[in-house]
Amino acid sequence: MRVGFPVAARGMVVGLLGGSFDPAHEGHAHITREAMKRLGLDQVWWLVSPGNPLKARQPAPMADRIARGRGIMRHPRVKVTDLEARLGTRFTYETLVRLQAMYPGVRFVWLMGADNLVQFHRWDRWRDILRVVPVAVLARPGAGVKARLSRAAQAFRGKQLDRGEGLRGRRPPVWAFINLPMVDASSSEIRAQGGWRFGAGT
Ligand SMILES: Nc1ncnc2c1ncn2[C@@H]1O[C@H](COP(=O)(O)OP(=O)(O)OP(=O)(O)O)[C@@H](O)[C@H]1O
Ligand SMILES: O=C(O)c1ccc[n+]([C@@H]2O[C@H](COP(=O)([O-])O)[C@@H](O)[C@H]2O)c1
Repeated sequence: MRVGFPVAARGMVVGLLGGSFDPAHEGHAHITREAMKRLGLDQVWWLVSPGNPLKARQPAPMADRIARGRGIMRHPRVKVTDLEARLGTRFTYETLVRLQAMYPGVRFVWLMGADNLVQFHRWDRWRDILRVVPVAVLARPGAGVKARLSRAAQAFRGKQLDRGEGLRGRRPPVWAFINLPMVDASSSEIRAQGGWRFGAGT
């Protein structure tokens, strides 16, 4: 395995939570723990994005976002990574294909909050993402109804499971909406309140 890449054995199921994590907060940690438990994941890798292709705003430096993520998410089976920067990928489909090639025998599940399902049809090759990995959509305050009515939810309606439990063993396309107690936290709110300081020496 290449230096800087997490280790996963054949047969494992690894959840991938991509995000700007600018900054990481309790909402991220909460959905990670819940997804691990409810989907029976062996590990979760946070993919701290070099830059969301749909966001014009430049995020805080990667090292600061990773350090904050590791402070927030302390769990032996969760790895906070800069894999996309290492792979040189920014689009999720590309990242998934690269990881699947690098980790034969490991099954990946894409995790995202319900707000991301609402605009998922704007992502590069979004239909192909659903065709290469099972997708779990985690409830988020204010996004439930819009997510259920989203273009992606409608397009893949016939591929939705009632619950998350069966997701790990199914061949894509398959997805589930995971209802769970919600944590009302967001990075933009933390930034707006001036609660995110980063940079050397801060
Ligand atoms: N409180 C939350 N509940 C459920 N999912 C969440 C929550 N916060 C973030 N997520 C999900 O985690 C992933 C990464 O989120 P991201 O890093 O963009 O944080 P954010 O709080 O949504 O940021 P911003 O407010 O800047 O948009 C996304 O899939 C997002 O939907
Ligand atoms: O591949 C795409 O076109 C694409 C478009 C928008 C967002 N994403 C990914 O979605 C994840 C969540 O992004 P964010 O900024 O909402 O935290 C992160 O992994 C992004 O790279 C991916």
